[in-house]
Amino acid sequence: MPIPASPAADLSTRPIAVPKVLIPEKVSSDGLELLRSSSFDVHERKGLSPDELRDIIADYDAIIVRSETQVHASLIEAGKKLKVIARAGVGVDNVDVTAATRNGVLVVNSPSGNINAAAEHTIALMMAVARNIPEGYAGMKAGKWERSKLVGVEVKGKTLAIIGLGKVGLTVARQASGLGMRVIGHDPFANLELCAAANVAVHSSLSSMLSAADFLTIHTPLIASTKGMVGKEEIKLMKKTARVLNVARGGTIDERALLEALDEGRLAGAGVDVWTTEPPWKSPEGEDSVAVRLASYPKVVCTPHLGASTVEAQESVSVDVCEQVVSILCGELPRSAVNAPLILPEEAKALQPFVDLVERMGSLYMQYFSMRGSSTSTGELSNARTTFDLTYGGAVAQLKSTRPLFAALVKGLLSPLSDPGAPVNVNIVNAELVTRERGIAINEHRDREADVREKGYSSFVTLRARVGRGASQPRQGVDRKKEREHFIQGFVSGGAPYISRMDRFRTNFVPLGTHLICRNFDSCGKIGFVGSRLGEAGVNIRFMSVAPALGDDEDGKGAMESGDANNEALMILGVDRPVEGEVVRGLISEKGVLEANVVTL
Ligand SMILES: NC(=O)C1=CN([C@@H]2O[C@H](COP(=O)(O)OP(=O)(O)OC[C@H]3O[C@@H](n4cnc5c(N)ncnc54)[C@H](O)[C@@H]3O)[C@@H](O)[C@H]2O)C=CC1
Ligand SMILES: O=C(O)C(=O)COP(=O)(O)O
Repeated sequence: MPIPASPAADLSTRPIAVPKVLIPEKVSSDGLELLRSSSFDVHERKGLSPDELRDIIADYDAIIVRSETQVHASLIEAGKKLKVIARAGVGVDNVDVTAATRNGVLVVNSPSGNINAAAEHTIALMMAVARNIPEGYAGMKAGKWERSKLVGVEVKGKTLAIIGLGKVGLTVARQASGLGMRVIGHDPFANLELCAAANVAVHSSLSSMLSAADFLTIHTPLIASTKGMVGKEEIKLMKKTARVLNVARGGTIDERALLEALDEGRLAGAGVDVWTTEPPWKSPEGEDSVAVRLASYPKVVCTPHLGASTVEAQESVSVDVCEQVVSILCGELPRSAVNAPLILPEEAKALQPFVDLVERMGSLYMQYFSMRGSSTSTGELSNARTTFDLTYGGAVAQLKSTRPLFAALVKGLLSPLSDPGAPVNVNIVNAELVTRERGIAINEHRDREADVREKGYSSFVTLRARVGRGASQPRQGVDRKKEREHFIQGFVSGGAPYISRMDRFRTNFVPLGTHLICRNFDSCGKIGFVGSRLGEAGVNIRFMSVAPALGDDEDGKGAMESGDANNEALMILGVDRPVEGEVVRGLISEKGVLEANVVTL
């Protein structure tokens, strides 16, 4: 989920840009209407070359593709504004999902919109292969009446072997059962209950199944483990009378092995919808390619990737992905993300105010505790010596997924950084990867039993940072006093985030906008002193919160790094503009404050 803009950004006067969506392929208008009725700028640009696409992608917030557009890493990297890549269909093998994840771009698809179309096309190819329909058709068009040459076989009573018992595979199984076929299948991850309900006898090994097949059909995605999974050796195990179907992806069946087997009479026929290169003559070998020879081979019934090409399927996938594009560009969560966890809409709604809170807590930590006094623009994070413990207390601890809160912390920690390597777009898609790459250790904890009755709010979040050598795993003999700990605690009330504690100081302020945070002796005259200095500098105070130190009996033990005197307080002032360094330095004096810092949240 792209973490929505912070309230600070919402308050800005910048005009809100209309999201732009690029559609470089034919996508049904039913979904596109949804984009237009959401006032998005929809550009249908068919026939662009890869270079042309790369040249214009920087303007777009979303791209919707089918199987023809190759969404490579270079295209994703050029898409600086890209938030979502939507695949109007199932297979995402034409999308570099790893590159999308690295860049924080969501990939969504339509997992079931074209399942029936693909299954029916498989059955159609099976029937066409079994009954020689294309040859009969071509002969008659050419004025021939060939009957004895085109005697076919029936499918009733025959065995259909299915590799890949997922959505398409099981739909084919049910349809084939209706034709009176015996169905067997292989899938290491099969749901055995669903298979039993579809009358599929599941084989634990592929080879044990192949010898029994009269028809073999593949319905797996194209991934490393399925590439070439039916090759020379597998075909050797099959009957000479068997026929093979591929409506999944070119390359799952080795095209050369298939062509040779047909040519040598080791298989009786094939129905092929999908090709290693589409169209086959676009491969580097052109007209001489194996795929072209396979497509033109007489015993092969071929179609140009038509599995999903029905009016119904195209309407369904288009609406499915366009609805998700609308949600994502409006800051909500998708329902079929390929590279992000699924979060129920009601959970997402409950989490949203805490996402905002945690992001601000992370940014406050970096600006106030980590970067102040640090010589680097990355604060102490660059030393990879900080371990963060994020504890959810009360109702928020009951929510199933806290991934958006984890992502919000990473975003908050990194957003104040100015190092060139800082990721531009941190969100639920890439937060974990970013922490791994930058060596940031974050542990999440749930305090379901937390007693919040007294507090006046139902949930709270605590961020504890341990800084210093051995912070993540204190080593024996390491002087723990050399480690520092910092605490920030916050809660949500009326949908707004509040900070309730900073180290040993109990406070209560909304972390929004520019703040001047002063640490001073808790004695008379300090407020007046700071107020008058800011007034002289023309800085208006929006609010002020004076935070006394917690007593040792008030959970304040060990929480304080900034001096151990109980007679200190934090003064947090919300100001209407940045405070000049000279003014800040002028506040620090014997009768004034001990320390003053400006943070922008
Ligand atoms: N020709 C066309 O127009 C269409 C083609 N497709 C293709 O069909 C594929 C399957 O689609 P769905 O059934 O919706 O996907 P799915 O994810 O529901 O099912 C795929 C199944 O393959 C299984 N599988 C993965 N690796 C395997 C292996 N090594 N051996 C055996 N089984 C394995 C998985 O466990 C899963 O059950 C898609 O990935 C897509 O490439 C889908 C729709 C239309
Ligand atoms: O959904 C799929 O996986 C398909 O292969 C359909 O491809 P298409 O959208 O028709 O180019």
